[in-house]
Amino acid sequence: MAKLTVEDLPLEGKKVLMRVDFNVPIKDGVVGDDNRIVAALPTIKYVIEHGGRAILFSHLGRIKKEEDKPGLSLRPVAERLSNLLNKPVTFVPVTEGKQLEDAINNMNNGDVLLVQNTRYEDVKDGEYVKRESGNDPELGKYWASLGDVFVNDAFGTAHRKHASNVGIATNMPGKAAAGYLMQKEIKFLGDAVDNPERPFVAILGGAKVSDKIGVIDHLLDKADKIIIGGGMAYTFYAAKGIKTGDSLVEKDKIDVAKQILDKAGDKIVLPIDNVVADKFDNDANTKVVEGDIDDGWMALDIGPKSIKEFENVLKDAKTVVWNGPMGVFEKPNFAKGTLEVGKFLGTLADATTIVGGGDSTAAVKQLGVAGKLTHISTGGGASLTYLEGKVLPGIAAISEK
Ligand SMILES: Nc1ncnc2c1ncn2[C@@H]1O[C@H](COP(=O)(O)OP(=O)(O)O)[C@@H](O)[C@H]1O
Ligand SMILES: O=C(OP(=O)(O)O)[C@H](O)COP(=O)(O)O
Ligand SMILES: [Mg+2]
Repeated sequence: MAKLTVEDLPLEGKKVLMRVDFNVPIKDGVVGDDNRIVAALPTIKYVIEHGGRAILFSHLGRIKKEEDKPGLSLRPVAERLSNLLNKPVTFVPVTEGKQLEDAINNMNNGDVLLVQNTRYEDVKDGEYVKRESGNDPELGKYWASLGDVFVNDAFGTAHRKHASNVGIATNMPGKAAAGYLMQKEIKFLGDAVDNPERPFVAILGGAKVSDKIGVIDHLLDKADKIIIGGGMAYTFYAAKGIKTGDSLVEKDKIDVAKQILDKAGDKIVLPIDNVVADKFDNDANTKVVEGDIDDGWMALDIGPKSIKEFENVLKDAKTVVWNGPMGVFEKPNFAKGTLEVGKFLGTLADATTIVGGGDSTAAVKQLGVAGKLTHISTGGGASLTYLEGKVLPGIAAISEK
């Protein structure tokens, strides 16, 4: 990268603004998988060991209304970070104003401070104003004014053009650098996918259908096969006229799915059967059905025939990139599809196997299959966007050397 890196910046005594991706699963106020926090430690430690005052920014989840805020506070993340660093982390429960400014002014060299979820700025006085997600120029400018230099280590957010990554960077010309995680991810993904060994198979799942469906169109030119499972599959079912019952379907993306299927020929592989449930609950009644899903039932995992079919497509692959779980793996009764696909990838000894995404990574770790994979990337949408050959705005905004 011909970009400035954290090692190029003056750090001693400086207020070092850092964008990290701490968008981690939180359950009952406790951090679940902490892979993304652990992945940011090398850069945070480098900054504080060199006398910097680390002021961390991250988003958590998506905030569209006032009521979303309490459950998406970063406080539990500050606690976990403090344990991992083995030192206190000051948590500031607001994203702007005197309380934040005073806390920053009270820092000593080597201190660490975490600012509240940047997406709190998306809702003001009950209005969905998207100040963070819409990259409000005033917000980026304000946050930039709080520090001396900026380090962006949030690879998982690099496909977003938000105030806390692009906004801060553009307001700190010549002083915005990449952290170690950012550099590592780009190097690894570049090596693996710029000239992938073939067959190259992509696996897409998860729940961010409208976000990620567009990527599939571009991947058709790159990949030899594209396996689609998880919540992503049922919009394609709808496009094929297969009944979807109460499964996750993004109605305004059915036409996009149709166009993709028309273009794809036999490149796209969809689930043959699914585990359907009568409610979104681990204790729901379930059954395995092929094809049509009746009203009152929702597909929450792929079925055994789909698993076999996917394995059949994967067995000769030399490069596999996987983003998005095959089912609602957080609920044990719907984790099998994700587990089996992960286990099978682990058996592909001469293939490069890459899993990306906050949730996919949590899934393979939780299910104990991460160790056999070549690379675990902290970015799902980010690695897919990179794979498309697109410039990631978060990286583009970092200063040139
Ligand atoms: N069939 C399904 N129906 C609803 N949600 C699903 C389904 N399959 C997977 N999911 C959900 O998708 C989420 C992860 O999606 P996403 O954020 O796109 O993946 P990643 O974080 O790996 O990039 C998980 O919370 C999982 O429960
Ligand atoms: O979790 C993330 O992406 P991922 O689910 O694709 O891995 C990133 O933190 C980006 O979050 P966003 O998709 O709400 O902007
Ligand atoms: Mg996710």
